[in-house]
Amino acid sequence: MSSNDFPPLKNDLILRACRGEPIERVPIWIMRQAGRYLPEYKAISAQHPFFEVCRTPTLACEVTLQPVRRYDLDAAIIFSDILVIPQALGMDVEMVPNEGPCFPQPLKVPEDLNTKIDRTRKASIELKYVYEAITLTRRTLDGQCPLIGFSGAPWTLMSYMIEGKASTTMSKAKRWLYSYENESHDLLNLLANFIIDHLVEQISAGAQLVQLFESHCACLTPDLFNRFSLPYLCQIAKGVRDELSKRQISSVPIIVFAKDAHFGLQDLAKSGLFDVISLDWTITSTNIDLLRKENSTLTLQGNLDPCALYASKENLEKFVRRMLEIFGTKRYIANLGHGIYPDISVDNVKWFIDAVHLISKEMNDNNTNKS
Ligand SMILES: Cc1c2[nH]c(c1CCC(=O)O)Cc1[nH]c(c(CCC(=O)O)c1C)Cc1[nH]c(c(CCC(=O)O)c1C)Cc1[nH]c(c(C)c1CCC(=O)O)C2
Repeated sequence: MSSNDFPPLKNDLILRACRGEPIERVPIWIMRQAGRYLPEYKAISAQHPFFEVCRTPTLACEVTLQPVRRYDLDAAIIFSDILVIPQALGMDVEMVPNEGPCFPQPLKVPEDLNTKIDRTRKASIELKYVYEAITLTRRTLDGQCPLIGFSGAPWTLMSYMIEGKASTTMSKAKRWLYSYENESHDLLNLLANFIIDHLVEQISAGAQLVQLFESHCACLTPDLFNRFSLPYLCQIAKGVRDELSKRQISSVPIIVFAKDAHFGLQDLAKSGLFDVISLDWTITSTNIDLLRKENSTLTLQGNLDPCALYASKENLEKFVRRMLEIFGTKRYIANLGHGIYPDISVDNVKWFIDAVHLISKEMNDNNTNKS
């Protein structure tokens, strides 16, 4: 698929922000915008189990469009999950309502890599339903805004595959990093190659940007991050670009979100492989200034505390203004510092989006008048 196969884009603000081009207002989308806090999503999920929605392109398309119908968002993100990859590799994953994901048979010992994972599986075959959902959604969006594709990153997927469910310490998965180093690299490499195919197929199906979610860095030491996360994030970004150029498909911006990897942000930036780095809410304004100063062609995304959406409208506007002052309006995509929570009021989401647009436009107009 090429852009000629789809309706022309009417709002390319986010793509311009990725390229460092002038924008009239700061673009915004919200991590986990398609989902749990929306009544129209709850109505669908009351009738269809989670992975059925993921696997049915018409339902995935509908859920992806719900937030962009309701709000003035500058991007849509395809409804899917990071855990479709372990599923595609042959592992069972259940989504337990109100609890989250559960692997009934997680990886326990290195021998499980030969019995619980099928290395012959291909993303292009197993995850065809994701690519069909992307093509359908891009057509149905009718150029309203760009469509984002995504994948979980290797360490985050590996940690789920070993822990079997959410964990605060990740001690079972970290045990592999310390005691089965070679087998850990084998698994991470296998995942990285699968993820490259998954992202390339999403782009080929119509995704106009992609985001890599490395959500589980909080439990890593800087050394573990440097050995078991960073190299694979880089391998994926490079692999995606190489494969796109081999297939003569135009490249798209790659966003990386390494949550809680404050120690790794400069290295991610210096790799030169990512167009956008997404920041969580713990990153200080000093660190943001430093990232800006040392990486002039990098776009930043983030990083409002998701809980700030519980604040009054007046206070939320103050937080948004402060965030825009810290990041500036150029090379910036407004977002939360992690996914939105299920109990956020739909009105507060609207205030957030509208405040980013209004305040950034006002700041931009003032700057233009001054110069
Ligand atoms: C770690 C992770 C997962 N999934 C994802 C991550 C990385 C981002 C992050 O760190 O939050 C990514 C994800 N999951 C989902 C999307 C869809 C697109 C979007 O709106 O951003 C995306 C981008 C749908 C979903 N994935 C899930 C839901 C909720 C299912 C429901 O309650 O109906 C949605 C809408 C379920 C899910 N899926 C996962 C968990 C831990 C859970 C349960 C907790 C939760 O509700 O978030 C794994």
